[in-house]
Amino acid sequence: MNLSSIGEFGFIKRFSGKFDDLLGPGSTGIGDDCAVIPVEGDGELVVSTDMLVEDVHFLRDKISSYDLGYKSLAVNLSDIAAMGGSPVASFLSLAIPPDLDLEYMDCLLDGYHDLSRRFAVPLMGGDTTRSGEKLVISVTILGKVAKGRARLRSGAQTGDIVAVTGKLGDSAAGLHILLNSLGCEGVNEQLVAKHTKPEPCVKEGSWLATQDGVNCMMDVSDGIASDIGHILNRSGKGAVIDLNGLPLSDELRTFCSDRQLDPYYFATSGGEDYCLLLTISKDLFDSVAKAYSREFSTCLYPIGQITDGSELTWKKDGKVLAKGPGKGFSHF
Ligand SMILES: Nc1ncnc2c1ncn2[C@@H]1O[C@H](COP(=O)(O)OP(=O)(O)OP(=O)(O)O)[C@@H](O)[C@H]1O
Ligand SMILES: Cc1ncc(C[n+]2csc(CCOP(=O)(O)O)c2C)c(N)n1
Ligand SMILES: [Mg+2]
Repeated sequence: MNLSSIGEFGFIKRFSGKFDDLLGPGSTGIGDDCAVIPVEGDGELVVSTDMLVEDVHFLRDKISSYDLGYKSLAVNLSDIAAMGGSPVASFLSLAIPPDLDLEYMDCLLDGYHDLSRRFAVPLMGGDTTRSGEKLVISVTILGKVAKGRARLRSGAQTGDIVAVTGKLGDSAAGLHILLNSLGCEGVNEQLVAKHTKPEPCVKEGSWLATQDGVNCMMDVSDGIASDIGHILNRSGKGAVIDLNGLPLSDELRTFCSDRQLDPYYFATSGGEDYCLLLTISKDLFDSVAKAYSREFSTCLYPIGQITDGSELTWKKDGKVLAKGPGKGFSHF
């Protein structure tokens, strides 16, 4: 048997439960965007780690080393944002092919440093080794959140409105442009930038975690088609998602209609959007959404509703399109 027969999450499931009895009281282990570790006082520590592997997460000749450094930290900050946390420190481990230019790595660290400065999060350690041929970047990130305020994937309640904090699919279209060596001007350039330099929703996540009614959050890394499945599994719920509600950028619509591509494929299955996917109690949705717009001058986009049971239903134009989790990015 190989990994592709059970997939990335099937593999993790084989061993994750074995560690549950070692977890301390109040801790959340494997299965959320970050682990949650209670600490003395009124806070909790949130911790995550994410790798970027050459030719799996990036092609070295399609992303500048500055952007690669920036993105390596951004995708980790996004997991802190998903818990409603504020970043405290990062650790950077690098496996570097020996023939890589020093200037390349200097620029990578510049990108990493610039984003670190924006969120005032110091790099506090890491590890440096030689690799065979491929560059591997692994970041561990620590954050803090007020006790009981971390938003878990298990918190969705029946009737909650499912929402996202940003447009979906731009990053995946940007990757499509890079992989197919399409020209990189105008609309294409904007889509590629969404892929190479994602903006983590750190301020949005920590604000949302202070709001009553925000029951559950995660970040969108594999695409909502599979990411929503994690919320439903952990919460023991179902959902109806309405494709007509998905926020699609004008750039994505133009790009797809010019090439007869399906924008909904990019928006649901492409991944690497790094916006937040959350559920908010129905009664409080309007007030949270209004306050969110005032705070961030942008919308919370409602895309569906949590239901009893465990079924996931996809609707479009008032009709049922499909049932069950859709395909998102999977490593195996
Ligand atoms: N090798 C591993 N050992 C222990 N836990 C793991 C391992 N790989 C993944 N996990 C855990 O499994 C869960 C799902 O992992 P995954 O990498 O998909 O996280 P994610 O937040 O959903 O995605 P992303 O890393 O893209 O943000 C997380 O809680 C993660 O910590
Ligand atoms: C060359 C190349 N091919 C494919 C992709 C797409 N991709 C890679 S990992 C991932 C999900 C998030 O990663 P993880 O789950 O490891 O955090 C996605 C959508 C890419 N970025 N570069
Ligand atoms: Mg995540």
